[in-house]
Amino acid sequence: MADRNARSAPVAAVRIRPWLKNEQETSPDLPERLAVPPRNPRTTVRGPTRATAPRAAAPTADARRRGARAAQRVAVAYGGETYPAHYIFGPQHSQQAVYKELLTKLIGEAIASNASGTVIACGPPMSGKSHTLLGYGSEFGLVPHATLDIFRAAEATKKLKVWCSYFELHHEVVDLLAPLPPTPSADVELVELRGAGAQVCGLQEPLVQSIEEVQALVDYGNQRRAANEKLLGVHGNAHTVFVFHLAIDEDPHGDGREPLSGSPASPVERRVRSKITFVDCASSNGFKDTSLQGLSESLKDQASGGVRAKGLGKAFFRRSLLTQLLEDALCGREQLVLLATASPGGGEQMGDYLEMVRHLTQVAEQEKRAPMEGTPSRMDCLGHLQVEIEALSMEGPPSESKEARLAALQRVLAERSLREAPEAFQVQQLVALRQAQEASLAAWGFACEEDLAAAPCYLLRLHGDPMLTGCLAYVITGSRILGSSGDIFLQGLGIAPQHCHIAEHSGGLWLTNLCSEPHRVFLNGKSMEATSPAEPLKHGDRIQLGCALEMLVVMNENLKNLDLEALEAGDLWSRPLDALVQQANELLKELELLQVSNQHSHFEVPEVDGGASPVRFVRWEHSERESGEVLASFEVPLEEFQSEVKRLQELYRSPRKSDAPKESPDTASHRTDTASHRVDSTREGLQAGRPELAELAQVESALWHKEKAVAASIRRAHSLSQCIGETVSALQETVADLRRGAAGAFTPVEAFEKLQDENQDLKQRLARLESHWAETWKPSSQRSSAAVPSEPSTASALSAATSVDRLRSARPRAVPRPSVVVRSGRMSSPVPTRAEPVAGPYLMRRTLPVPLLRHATEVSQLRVPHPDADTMYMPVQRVHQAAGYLIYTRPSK
Ligand SMILES: Nc1ncnc2c1ncn2[C@@H]1O[C@H](COP(=O)(O)OP(=O)(O)OP(=O)(O)O)[C@@H](O)[C@H]1O
Repeated sequence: MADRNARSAPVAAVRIRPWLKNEQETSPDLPERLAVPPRNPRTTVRGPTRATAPRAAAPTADARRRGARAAQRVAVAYGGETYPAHYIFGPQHSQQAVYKELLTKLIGEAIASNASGTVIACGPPMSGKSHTLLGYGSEFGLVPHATLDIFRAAEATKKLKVWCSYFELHHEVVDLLAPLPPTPSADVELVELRGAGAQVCGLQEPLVQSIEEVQALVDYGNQRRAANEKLLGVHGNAHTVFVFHLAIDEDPHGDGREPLSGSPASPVERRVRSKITFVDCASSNGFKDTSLQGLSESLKDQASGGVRAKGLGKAFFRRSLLTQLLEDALCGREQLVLLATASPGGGEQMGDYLEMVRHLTQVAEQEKRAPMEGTPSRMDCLGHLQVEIEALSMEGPPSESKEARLAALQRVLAERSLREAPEAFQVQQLVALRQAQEASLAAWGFACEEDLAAAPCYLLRLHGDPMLTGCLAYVITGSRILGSSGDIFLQGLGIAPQHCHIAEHSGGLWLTNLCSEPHRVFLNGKSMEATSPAEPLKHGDRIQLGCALEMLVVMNENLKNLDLEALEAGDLWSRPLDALVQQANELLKELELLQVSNQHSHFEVPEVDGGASPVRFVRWEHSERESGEVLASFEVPLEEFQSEVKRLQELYRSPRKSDAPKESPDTASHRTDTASHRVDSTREGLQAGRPELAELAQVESALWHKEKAVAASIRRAHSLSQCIGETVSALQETVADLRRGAAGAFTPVEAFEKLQDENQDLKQRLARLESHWAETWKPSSQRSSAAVPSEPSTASALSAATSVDRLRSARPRAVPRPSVVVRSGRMSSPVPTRAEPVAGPYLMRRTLPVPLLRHATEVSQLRVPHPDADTMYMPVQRVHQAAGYLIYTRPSK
């Protein structure tokens, strides 16, 4: 058996994917920004960059002992910098090659000993994280390869037991294996453990006995992700985590008897020994997200000796759920494999991801020089938990916090003990879970595999994320109403209670629009009016509903012609420009509602030469909501506007626990029979001007707005709690600094002065948060009309906000409210609508996401109005973004 304390050095890798077909088609001459520099004395090209040569240089004896890989490095060049890594995989490297190099050892150790491991895939959007971890089609990723190896070992030993869990993590944990709401599921919470990383309690964590069972669970998890497509909040913000727990059954009597269910004396001793965690990091918010920031800072800290982590202990990891969960890996108690994925063109914040890789190579380097004794996590020792529970219950008088901690620990103990239950009992539990999952999918109107095989035609849901596209389908038989209160339950921005009607007759399917608002139903990119006659549907037709739901019509006999990959580009852009602009404005409005801002952005189609020449850009205006004063105006080229709409769509998709169809499947099937009758009667009712229908619509719309307001409050509460958490961490850091001061790192006088400074700063931050809090929770009627400052959500944003505040207060009061038209410099003709000269630095609230600001950050292209002449423009001196603000400094005259 392998050494109990065996732990390999961390591994940092970069994977550069090939150009995608649509990238090559739309811009054939995109520059390759990531390059592997030629060999130089400092870097050794090894691993898959020389796939045919398994080892570039013989590893040292020490390196061999410690896992060999840390000793050798390659480097990737990006943006004028060189970043070291242990492996660089290029477009030519298969999934298998990546698995073989990165994970065979980690998986082998997890099976054979108590060495746990964590694999983190991070990188900009569309860089290949999900492709690498899960894989698409026959391109199996790291998780399927690991599953294969684990079950091979289980087959060979007959003693290895495997449990798995699959969940999403952001401000909260969403169990992807739990049945869809409204089926009640256990409360999920993160419990901190002494000597180990936090454990997620309340998750479904079934015992799995075959690869097919794992596959079915992952498929269900992905369906669940695709189903929660409410257009409120932020999609793509959550990290997806898949975990294997491994245990070995040891039979002290050697007779292999299974214990009876509930029998206290188990002849088989089951030891849960290791876990393998795969994390697909969210990329949509990049390093604006505290969890990625926390990850990066933890790696940086480890690279400089782990001073902060040691000084602050658990508090250091409390900045996000992700860092709490990954504490073991970040502290070196588990092997960590970090894989930064990239497109050949790099992508947003690629340098920051490569920086994390660099830090991890430094950690590995340190371990090579001074090998640490393995300190395996205590995650799996029930004994430790029992000891802690006993000690705690005897300690001091009862208190609320003590009771809460005891309850949490007992919950962990109970969940872990469940894994020791007899196998037959656990198998039954998995069967029950699968049944509940399927029932919940059916309640939402989704079809299962057997339904699809038998159905003559169905609708396949398409999704912006290739991992989720096509994993949900609706079978169409008879007559169906689609909508938020239809026979087929749909949710999302712009979806009406009864949105459209699909009926099967004369051997085909027919689509009728029931929604009275324009541009809500599109068939193959063509808008259908409420008065349009029913349209016949054929195989491969695409239906777009509301703002972001898209479906594909599939006739089963043509199934073999279905190529989802080819469909991915979508024909959303074949919509008329004004429909797309309307959709973008609706999405922006929703975003602003969530931000509770008194500023307003919208797009409009400019009039160019009275319509003689084609429109090549869309105008984006940012204005004060009440006065209508224009604060900024950008000209956005059409292609960028289209990708912005797509991005906005994705930004707004988010799971909400309460979303669920309001009716049981039984009621729904009754309703199906009367569906066409209801469509007719609804129409008739409206035509006859029946007041109760109008009233119902009003109530529904009021409810919808209430729901949005509640969602807005929840999101604000989240961001506030994050800020408060960060302020507390800052305080803890100060205390740790003081402790270090006491230990001689700096003199007590220096420490005292430092504390005073920090204290001042913290007091100001807390005062700001308190007033913000008070303002937020005032009833809206009492809220002042002034802009509610949107609190930045990260520590660095907090300090940036302080500088913004300083700038704000430095602005002379007499200066009129700034108003400026910023031009990208790309367009030549249109003249800005309004420009007022202002002096000094001024601020502009940023409500649009980063891509649109790309023009503005190219300082050389920026022009602001000349102070003396409206028609003249001059370059700005300096522009930077901080805490959600764009800050310009104007040149002196
Ligand atoms: N190594 C690769 N070889 C071929 N195709 C790849 C590779 N990596 C990624 N792709 C393709 O790139 C696209 C984006 O990949 P993927 O969905 O994995 O990105 P992602 O980083 O997970 O995106 P997001 O952050 O938006 O979830 C997919 O179509 C995928 O098939």
